[in-house]
Amino acid sequence: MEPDRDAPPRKGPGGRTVAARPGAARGAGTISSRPPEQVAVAVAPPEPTATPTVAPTAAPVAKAPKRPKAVRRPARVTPQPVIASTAALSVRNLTKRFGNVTAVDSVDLEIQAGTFYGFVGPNGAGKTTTLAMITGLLRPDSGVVRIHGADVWRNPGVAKRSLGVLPDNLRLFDRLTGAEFLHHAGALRRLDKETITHRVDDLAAGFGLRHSLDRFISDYSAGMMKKIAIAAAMIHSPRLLVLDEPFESVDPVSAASVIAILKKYAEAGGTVLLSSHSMGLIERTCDAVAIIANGRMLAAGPLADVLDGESLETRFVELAGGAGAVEGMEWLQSYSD
Ligand SMILES: Nc1ncnc2c1ncn2[C@@H]1O[C@H](COP(=O)(O)OP(=O)(O)OP(=O)(O)O)[C@@H](O)[C@H]1O
Repeated sequence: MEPDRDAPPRKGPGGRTVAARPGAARGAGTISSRPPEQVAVAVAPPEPTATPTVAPTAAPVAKAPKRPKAVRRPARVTPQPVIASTAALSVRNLTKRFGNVTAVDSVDLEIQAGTFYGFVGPNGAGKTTTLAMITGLLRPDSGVVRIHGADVWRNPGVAKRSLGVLPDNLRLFDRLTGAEFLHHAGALRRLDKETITHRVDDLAAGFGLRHSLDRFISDYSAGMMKKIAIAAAMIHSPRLLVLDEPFESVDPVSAASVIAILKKYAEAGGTVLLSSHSMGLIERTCDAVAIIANGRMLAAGPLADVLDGESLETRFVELAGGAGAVEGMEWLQSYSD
């Protein structure tokens, strides 16, 4: 695919990532107001300095006596650590507006490889919009997304090679059987037939779909569709998996086996970013979490730092706001018949 040159990155004002809990003192570097810059800075060797051009003076100058040669001490060099870039995902200043609704507002996010990252927020917070922009499905108004260093919107071919996606409301080819669907997903990723067959077998076993592989996807339950879609997203063994609500409609036993697969994948260096409304699941499963509301990132970082001793649900409510008011609904206490 041709690089997209229509989406010039715009650097906006400094991002803010955390709304600090009122009165809560935080340790340094727990949740930064801006994710640390961890992209490797290639320290180029200094250019050889050109001999300075000396402007000719009007009158000849008497030659100064030669000074004794100073003993050259080695220049004092501040060691520059070469930081290897391990950022699986780097999001800077991502913004998307729909008319006068700012769905995503200057979002920054940095995720290191091997992290199991949860993304939570109330309905309409901007999770799906953010994930769609991260995965190249929705063009941002501004901002930069890099997957293992490759710009998703300028270099989509490279960026998407290392990406597996479960988008929101994915429509599957439901006139295919489960096996055909997975084979198709593998073929799209240019895997050879033998590799695909082997992986389909493994994925079907892992996701509990072995006995459903020969059935049409149109006959699958919602949870089974979710599982086969996650399996398809993983078939090419991507470096980064972005899953929008992967556990919606998935029963707890199946969810546990999917989580076990994802954990193993993350332990081996893969990176998972998933959105969910299940605070318990995120708290039990993820190493790090981001909380978004009204398009703004309210907190992002290692789970323990974001939680600050509270449960995720409590932190979520503190940061994103409490439940809606129930006053004025007295009519619900009488019945229409
Ligand atoms: N295509 C669209 N056109 C207009 N507005 C949109 C569109 N997509 C999203 N929005 C708006 O952007 C905001 C963020 O929506 P988004 O779907 O990203 O939220 P979400 O956090 O994923 O919500 P949920 O948890 O309910 O799925 C909402 O106000 C929504 O109405």
